[in-house]
Amino acid sequence: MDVEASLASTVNAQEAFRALALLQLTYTLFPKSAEVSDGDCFDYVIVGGGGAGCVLANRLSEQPGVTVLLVEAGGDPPIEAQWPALQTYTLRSYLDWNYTTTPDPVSQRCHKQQSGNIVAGRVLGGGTTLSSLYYVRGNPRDYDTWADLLADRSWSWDAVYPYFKKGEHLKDCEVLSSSCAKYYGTSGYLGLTRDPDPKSRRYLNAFKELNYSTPLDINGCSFSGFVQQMFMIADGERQSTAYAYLSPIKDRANLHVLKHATVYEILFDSSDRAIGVKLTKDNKNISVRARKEVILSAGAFNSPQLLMLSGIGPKEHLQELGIRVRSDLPVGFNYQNHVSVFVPFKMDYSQAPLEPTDPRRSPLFTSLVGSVPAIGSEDRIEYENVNYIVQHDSQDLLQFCAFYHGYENRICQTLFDESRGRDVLLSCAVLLYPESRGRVTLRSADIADPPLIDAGILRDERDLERYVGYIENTLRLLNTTLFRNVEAEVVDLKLKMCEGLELWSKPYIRCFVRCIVATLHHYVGTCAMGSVVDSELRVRGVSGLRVVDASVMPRIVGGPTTAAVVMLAEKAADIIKYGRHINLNSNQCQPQDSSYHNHQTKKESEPEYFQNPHRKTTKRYKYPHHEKEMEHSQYQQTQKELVHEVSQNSHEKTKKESDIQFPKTPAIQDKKKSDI
Ligand SMILES: Cc1cc2nc3c(=O)[nH]c(=O)nc-3n(C[C@H](O)[C@H](O)[C@H](O)COP(=O)(O)OP(=O)(O)OC[C@H]3O[C@@H](n4cnc5c(N)ncnc54)[C@H](O)[C@@H]3O)c2cc1C
Repeated sequence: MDVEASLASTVNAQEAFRALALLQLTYTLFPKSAEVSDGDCFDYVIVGGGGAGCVLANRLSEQPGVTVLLVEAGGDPPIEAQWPALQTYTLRSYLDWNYTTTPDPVSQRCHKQQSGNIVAGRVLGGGTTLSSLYYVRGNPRDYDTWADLLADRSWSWDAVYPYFKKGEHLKDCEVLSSSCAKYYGTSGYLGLTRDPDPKSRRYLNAFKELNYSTPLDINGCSFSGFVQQMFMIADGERQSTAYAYLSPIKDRANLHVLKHATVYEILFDSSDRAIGVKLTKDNKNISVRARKEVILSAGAFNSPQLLMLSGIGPKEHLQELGIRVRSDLPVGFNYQNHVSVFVPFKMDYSQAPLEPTDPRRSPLFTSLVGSVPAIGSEDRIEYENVNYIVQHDSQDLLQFCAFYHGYENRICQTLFDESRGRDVLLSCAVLLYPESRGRVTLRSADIADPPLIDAGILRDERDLERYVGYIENTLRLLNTTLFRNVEAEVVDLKLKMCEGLELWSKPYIRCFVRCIVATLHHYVGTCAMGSVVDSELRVRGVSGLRVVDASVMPRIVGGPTTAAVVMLAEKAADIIKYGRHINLNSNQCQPQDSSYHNHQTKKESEPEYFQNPHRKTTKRYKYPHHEKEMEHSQYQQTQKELVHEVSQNSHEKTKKESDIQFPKTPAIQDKKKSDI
């Protein structure tokens, strides 16, 4: 198999799935599309039925008599989106906004395109319909950091933890019958299971040999170590938020879901109160009105785009495009994402026939994941290590390399050819807390023009230096019994840009990282709490408008982002319903404004998600340097000034902060001697 043939077969399969979608095989799973006319009025208008929007639509429409309109640019998730192992066929298809970054000479050197691919779901469920389905809440410190940045304890781990539980429906038998069960919710909407594969067990042992813990789970009873992954999969179905939160209520009369409709502007009255939106449906422009609130849940690219198109954003940028400024806010700044670098190990020799996998049980690759702690700390996570086990000579390897990540064909062909007859372990180091920041801006004042996305990958030198440690640490696997027994080797990708550098010396690793770094799809931060929205998610400087999606995260969390987005939306629904933050832990749910919620449902009685086994022990963590990161003045700078500042400071910062240490084994120490 060569790369071109693999790419062609992927695209052909996508076309076949597109034809199959005409049969609307999943039609009965989701709400019917609403009939909406110009001037129609609803209590809440939610823009975007993605990760957050579907959760909100469900929770807000739980209130009898409250009408909710959910407007989604895409349609129902088709079969290939429902079956977890078919994820590849959804990417860069009609289900994707197909955005790209601005040309990126730093991180696109070994990719086919100069601009990075940005996958973002244009379908009910948004990113959760295209995602790889790993369920990780992140680390308690992540939320305590939010609380510190916002000076608001209602976003601390202790306060958000019950909302994670509220969303969850753990269905994994082994975890349910263990002491970890109490850390999960069991009556929420989002079904969670694992698919433990015996193949991954021996890899866990290899990590154990390197002194990492291998707990049953890292979402509660432990937050670090290597585990067989928890997935948002249950009963053979992808648990996108569309499937999990909308299917069970698809006939609810007060919820109206308008599909294939794109919002292009927020409507305001003369006192800057959001009163509705303008949207395009079937080539017709109509306006719909919101009696109570407009809520943007259009994701980390389109929520800032819509705000800016409606006059809310950085003054200079809006004025350049002739947009009247309603509120001068740092919209689009603070863009963050996780990036990943894979190290390919060739493992067992094998000629066994390829084993087919059940496409409904788990994602394509068997995987195990580790939250790797910083040295000397059990709970401060340094990076994530996702390991994919790929069968020998499988086309999946080419798909991962050439289609999913878009590396040059030459690199992918080398990976395939050099590992012929061997199973492969792709060990991906994920930078969880990048220092680099990007920015989302408008290309023009026309909604039809995709936003400009400057991803900023590795812009801050500290990120590159951290990666050197992560890769050195990954190479330690070669010293384990398993890797020795199977004569494991790292596949030499024969990278042209690294020619002449000694393999796995520090200069080589730096070069390797610059070449192989790839974007993940955990986009956050562009309408951050504390700068664009307040801690109740209201857009500053106007009224009647909130943002509820990944864009409001002030700082990215230490894991893939769906769990945090669902938590955010669950919590936002309560803030909106009750008029303010409520403390689930103490079960005080008094509505602030009773006229606003006359028909409020009765006070809930001690639901299971109130119980917080962490409460007595949770510490308040401090990350002093992040306060600086969030200073409003930073957001006021132009992008140019920001880049200038970073490049001026980076050298000095690198010296100060690159002292992350990892335990070293003799093999790696030997390599160190040869460093330049
Ligand atoms: C390929 C991929 C893999 C991922 N893997 C994982 C994973 O393994 N685990 C994990 O936890 N997370 C994963 N994620 C991340 C996760 O999916 C996102 O964090 C989550 O979906 C973000 O939710 P959101 O509501 O902020 O935005 P989105 O889910 O992107 O939702 C935004 C919605 O708004 C709609 N919309 C946008 N603009 C308009 C408009 N103008 N009018 C009407 N509708 C509009 C979009 O079509 C979309 O449906 C992955 C994401 C991708 C893309």
